[in-house]
Amino acid sequence: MRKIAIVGTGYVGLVTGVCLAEIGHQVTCIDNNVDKIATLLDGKSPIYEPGLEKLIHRNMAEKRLEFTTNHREAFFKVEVIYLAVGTPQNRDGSANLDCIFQAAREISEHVSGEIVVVVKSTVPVGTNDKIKQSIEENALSPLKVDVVSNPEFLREGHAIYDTFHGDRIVIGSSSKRAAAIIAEINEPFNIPIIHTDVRSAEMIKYASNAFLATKISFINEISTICEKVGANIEDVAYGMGQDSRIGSQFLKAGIGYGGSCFPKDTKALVQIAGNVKHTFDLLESVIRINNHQQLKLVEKALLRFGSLKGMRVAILGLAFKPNTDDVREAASIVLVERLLEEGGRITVYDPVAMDNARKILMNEVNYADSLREALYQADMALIVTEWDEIKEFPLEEFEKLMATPIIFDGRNCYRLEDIEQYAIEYHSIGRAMIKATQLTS
Ligand SMILES: NC(=O)C1=CN([C@@H]2O[C@H](COP(=O)(O)OP(=O)(O)OC[C@H]3O[C@@H](n4cnc5c(N)ncnc54)[C@H](O)[C@@H]3O)[C@@H](O)[C@H]2O)C=CC1
Ligand SMILES: O=C(O)[C@H]1O[C@H](OP(=O)(O)OP(=O)(O)OC[C@H]2O[C@@H](n3ccc(=O)[nH]c3=O)[C@H](O)[C@@H]2O)[C@H](O)[C@@H](O)[C@@H]1O
Repeated sequence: MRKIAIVGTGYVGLVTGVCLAEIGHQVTCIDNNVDKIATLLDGKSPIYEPGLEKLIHRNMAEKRLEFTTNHREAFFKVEVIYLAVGTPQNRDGSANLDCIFQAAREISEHVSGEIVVVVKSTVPVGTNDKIKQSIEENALSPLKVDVVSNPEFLREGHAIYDTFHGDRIVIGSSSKRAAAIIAEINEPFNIPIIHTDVRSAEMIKYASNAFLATKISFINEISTICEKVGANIEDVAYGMGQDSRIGSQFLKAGIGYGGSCFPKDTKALVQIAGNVKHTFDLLESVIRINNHQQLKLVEKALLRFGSLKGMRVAILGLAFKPNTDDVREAASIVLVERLLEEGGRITVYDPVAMDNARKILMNEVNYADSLREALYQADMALIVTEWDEIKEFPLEEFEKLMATPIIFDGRNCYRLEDIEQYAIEYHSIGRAMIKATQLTS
């Protein structure tokens, strides 16, 4: 058992803290957001993440998990401090490291003696070295710091599962002692550990996200060609994925990747390459393709209707993917903004992301309390997130509720043969368009 502090109680910090407590460590999570900590002290999770609240309760009750806004208190007598603060993008696409270096200053102020600092946040290559230097230079009392790069690979919505069943744990450090401590902390997860130098660990994180994003943009390009040559992207992706060298994951065509990481990490890697005078042509194309893909449904709707002025549009799903309330860089936001420019009248619905979406979309759209309410009298429905609730919604309800049952499905939620049973016009990604006249009954 180790005594650990986690700085930053967001998607990564909170999940890491809770899971480390669950495997027996003594964890204090610190965040400077007072509301978040108050919510946590109340035993509630400030984010939607399946299974998280149950683990918070259990570990708080068993006194292995604490929350505070006070850095001094959080760092008291700890052996290891994890940094899991945000690293959002600057205007030019580079990673903003303000929170990281603020956290480093707080360590300098409140810690003395010896400390291992584990960087979970995604940071450009070379940042870990700068963190070590910053903490040591600003230390108020003698301090020996070992920094370990331990990038996080969890997916939102599967965060607890991924923490316990990840494919690998990467530990990058120049200190054998520090690397051994972090390996020992993680041992109960029973996940293969990869030891590297610090810079390689930092690069593994960016390269992994960039590769996954590349797979998505690749399949989306194939889907566009499928539409033009009369092939079916679902069959094509399945056929490709059966080749174990390719693999079936991240070959789901749709309206592009969103979220707090792929968009920012791909741009940051382009910047990292640029800083060493390399133009990352491939990744720049991946980003360009994704920006275009996010607007695909509006493009299709414009092609179908000519103008969207005054049309009632139901947006189904706002989160950047199912099982999360996160709308950061979600396709829904880009789509809504573009639809508003085209004069659409928009009603949105999401099972859990409504509150977060409200903070961005404000009163520019109508908010429905249910799928039914969103679809009522709509001229078209745009499916943005493949929530189960949407996939399982009876197709006859689209027919009954909508003024004209026309669906633009950005996530290929339905099989074409199922749609063909209804008087629905159906446009999806990389597959034939189904006209309502193709009705079989
Ligand atoms: N969200 C995800 O699924 C994943 C995120 N990452 C990376 O992990 C890092 C964190 O991401 P998220 O958890 O999504 O961010 P987040 O924005 O949800 O949480 C960051 C938290 O840090 C707090 N914070 C900032 N400065 C602080 C300070 N000096 N002291 C105490 N608290 C402070 C903020 O108040 C916030 O609650 C980023 O670098 C991200 O790229 C990596 C893998 C997965
Ligand atoms: O660095 C991060 O933050 C994380 O980024 C992603 O995780 P996440 O963003 O939570 O979600 P994903 O499941 O990867 O999906 C990202 C986006 O890609 C889209 N996607 C995913 C897979 C696919 O086949 N097609 C596709 O369009 C999703 O709809 C979503 O918008 C990675 O999968 C994690 O390994 C990584 O830790």
